[in-house]
Amino acid sequence: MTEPAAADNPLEPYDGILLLSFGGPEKPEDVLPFLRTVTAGKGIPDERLEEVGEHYYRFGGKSPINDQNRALLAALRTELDRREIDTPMIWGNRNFTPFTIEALREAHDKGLRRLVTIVTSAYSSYSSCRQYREDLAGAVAQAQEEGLDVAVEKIRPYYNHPGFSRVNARLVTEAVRELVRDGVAPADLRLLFVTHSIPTAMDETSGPGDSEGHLYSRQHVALGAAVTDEVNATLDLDLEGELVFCSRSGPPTQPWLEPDVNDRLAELAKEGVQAVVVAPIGFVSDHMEVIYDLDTEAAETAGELGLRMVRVPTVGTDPEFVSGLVDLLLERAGEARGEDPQRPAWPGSDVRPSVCRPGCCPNLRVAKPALCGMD
Ligand SMILES: CC1=C(CCC(=O)O)c2cc3nc(cc4[nH]c(cc5[nH]c(cc1n2)c(C)c5CCC(=O)O)c(CCC(=O)O)c4C)C(CCC(=O)O)=C3C
Ligand SMILES: [Fe+2]
Repeated sequence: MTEPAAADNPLEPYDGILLLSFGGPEKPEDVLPFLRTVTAGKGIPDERLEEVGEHYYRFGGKSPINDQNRALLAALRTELDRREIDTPMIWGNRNFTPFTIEALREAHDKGLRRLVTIVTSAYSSYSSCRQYREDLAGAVAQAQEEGLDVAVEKIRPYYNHPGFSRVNARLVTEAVRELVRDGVAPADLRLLFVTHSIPTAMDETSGPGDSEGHLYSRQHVALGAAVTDEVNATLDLDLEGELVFCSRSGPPTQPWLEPDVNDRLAELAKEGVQAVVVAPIGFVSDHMEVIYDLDTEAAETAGELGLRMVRVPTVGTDPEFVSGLVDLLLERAGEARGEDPQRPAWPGSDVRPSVCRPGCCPNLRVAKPALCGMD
């Protein structure tokens, strides 16, 4: 009798999947320690920290982000099972427990030695990509000191992967269709794509040594334009879309990306716009920046201006998004095996490498080691 063939692993050479996220507080006592971790050494004024603390206290001191990641893990498990991929998953955060180092200990405990990472951020920049890579470098070094050998790689920035871009296009289309069905004249309607503001210096240097920078804003503009085209083609409209920003912090003297969503709402109201569809394409779940900065603050601004505002959901656990993430894991595994897998992307958009180029999205404060790159 022959032995049954060892179950083959479509994610070979990876034996584990790491979901890496931002993290957020679970209860009021967590809020200040969380904020201190996020802002350590970054010169965020105290008034801004107190203000942001209030956003969390308004929601009972609990961010929705951790539960959203638990839901994403469950949805990914379902999709992996459907494809008969039994690779274990672990979860770690940059700013709250389970921290990345705790995730690596758990992985090692489970016998996992080479992980492929999904970061819950789709774009290139220091904040949305390299800072996670630095966090991984720190955690892997710490694990090594503890005698735990775990290697970590990651999937490419996926802002233009169909699993992300098509779901965003569908969600915006649905929101517009509903408003128009409700009697809003398309000529009075604007699309606002929203993302997290970052310092302009961080935007200028986002991108690898191989591009002219501004990759963070250019990727958002490109996705916003692609979504606008798709909405217009599907509904036979001629809507205009533009990129705006939320969640600015830092000292007022430091320039950050503008316009702020609230300022732009005021200008649009003045121009006679009646309704806005606000699509947070910069985020993958409805976490605090969405439920406070958009659903609370921007919604209040719109109300005062007499503007009708509809907020589009983020991709969350949409099955097409989740399936796209599994496709990205398989693509990365193919690359790791030295194959040349397909790298699907929104037509005409720039596919980023999954191994970042030297000097990509640099840390402008201190030079720190980062994993998943050539430097
Ligand atoms: C690009 C970007 C993303 C998107 C990519 C990604 O998802 O990673 C993002 C996500 C998030 N940002 C979050 C929270 C915070 N961000 C802060 C501060 C900052 N964010 C920045 C950028 C980004 N942030 C920057 C340049 C700063 C200045 C300080 C610094 O250089 O680091 C601060 C400090 C207080 C304040 O100033 O607001 C907080 C509390 C949460 C958790 C939400 C929840 O709890 O539900 C999430 C998902
Ligand atoms: Fe942030």
